[in-house]
Amino acid sequence: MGCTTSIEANDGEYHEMMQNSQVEKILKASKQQKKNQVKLLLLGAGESGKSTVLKQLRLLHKGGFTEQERIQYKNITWADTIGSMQTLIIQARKLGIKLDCDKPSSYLYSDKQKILGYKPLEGVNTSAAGGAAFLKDFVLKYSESSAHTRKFKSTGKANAGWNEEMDGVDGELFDGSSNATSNTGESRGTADEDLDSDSLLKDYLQEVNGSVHKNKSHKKHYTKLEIAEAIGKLWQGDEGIKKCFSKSNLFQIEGSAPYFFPKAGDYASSEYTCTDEDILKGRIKTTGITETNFNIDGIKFKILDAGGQRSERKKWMHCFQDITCTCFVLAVSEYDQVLFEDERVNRMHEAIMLFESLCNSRWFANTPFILFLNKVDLLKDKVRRSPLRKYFPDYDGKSNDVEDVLQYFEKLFLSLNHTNKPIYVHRTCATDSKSMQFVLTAVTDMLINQNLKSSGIF
Ligand SMILES: Nc1nc2c(ncn2[C@@H]2O[C@H](COP(=O)(O)OP(=O)(O)OP(=O)(O)O)[C@@H](O)[C@H]2O)c(=O)[nH]1
Ligand SMILES: [Mg+2]
Repeated sequence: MGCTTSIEANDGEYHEMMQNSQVEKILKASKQQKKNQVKLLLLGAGESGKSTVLKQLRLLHKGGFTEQERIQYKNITWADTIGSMQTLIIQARKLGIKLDCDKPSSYLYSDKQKILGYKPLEGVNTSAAGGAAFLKDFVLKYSESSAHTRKFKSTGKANAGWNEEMDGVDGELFDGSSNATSNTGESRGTADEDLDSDSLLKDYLQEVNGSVHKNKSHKKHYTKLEIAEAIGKLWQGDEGIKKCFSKSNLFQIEGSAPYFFPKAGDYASSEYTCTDEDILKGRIKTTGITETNFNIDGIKFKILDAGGQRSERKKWMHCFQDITCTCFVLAVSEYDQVLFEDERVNRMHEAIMLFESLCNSRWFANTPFILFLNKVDLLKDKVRRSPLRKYFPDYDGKSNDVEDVLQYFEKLFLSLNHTNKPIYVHRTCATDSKSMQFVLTAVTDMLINQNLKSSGIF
């Protein structure tokens, strides 16, 4: 008995020793692995361009997009093209902008009728577009009830949307499988979780039908190509539509709509395959956090792309551990726009709150930051028609000078850093592959050097 006990005790110790040495080995291996790994976190408010930056990295280092993605974007962009043109027609009425196509004598009148009478979802392969997630996003974007709810629920206050005390949410946000792009997060949190997609969808279709003139002609069924042609004509021929777009800071619309409209015929054609540019300009809101793995110059890069809308930010803390570098993407052109999820809050005010809270958070006390002043192309256009001083009264640069405006925002954001960590600033147009190639190569080179230094190789 004693003997048995003694043998058992020795056995136990032996197993414990073996286990300890195995644990040590695993820890050592994981430490080594971490040394050879760069973990880059993309953060920023909704629509700032984080996923577009990731798309550029995929084009550079992962061979681009799959056939399935090209089909998905074609379906989504077709729906967005129609949704955006219907939005412009409806918003023009609200803003009192005269449209040529509203005059029954106009050659564009019947085109407008066709567009308003068309149900965007009819011509979409919804499962290829993303199924339930696509439908939910679509009604959130285009139904009036959703817009009312978002306005009604407005806090009127800029908000970082996450905080140090937050415990995060339950469940896994992404499966960590290597070399996979995964996105299993569910959107939850603010106004959108209170909206029932089915009833919104019904409301939305009623709204669209309700806007149609009581003329029986709208009952006629039009082909996708006929609708595409009507969209092209309205965009090209109706000055009121363009004028309405120039005031699109007052409502929500896809920023890439001017790119989509002349290409509507492509998205309508069964033969067309989406180009890389179509995908870069297209938009699918990120829910949860996606993880994409790259191998760049022998170093493993793990890029985490987080959904930036308020409801998504509650999940951010799940991935704040062991970050090599945080890249904050700021849509610098959006200083005169309000948030999608809270229509009384200025997008730039929100980004300022967000950046300040992240930059000075204990999570990132020693984590270098990269700041992308993104959407510079749109800013160039914006400063000419929308004076920055109206939104930022302390701006004392020249009223339509892009360089002055960029310097102002750069200085403002750098002043929010109350730590000693460096912040590297780049001016970007995330949809432009050529310029992004330079920026992203500079960023990955810097991160590789930093990784080598911290692992003691240099
Ligand atoms: N013109 C222009 N459009 C841009 C630029 N960067 C991004 N976009 C467009 O802006 C839209 C939103 O970009 P996303 O990359 O989806 O934004 P995001 O930050 O990932 O948004 P969330 O997933 O909601 O957090 C897309 O239609 C992009 O094509 C830019 O520099 N210039
Ligand atoms: Mg995204």
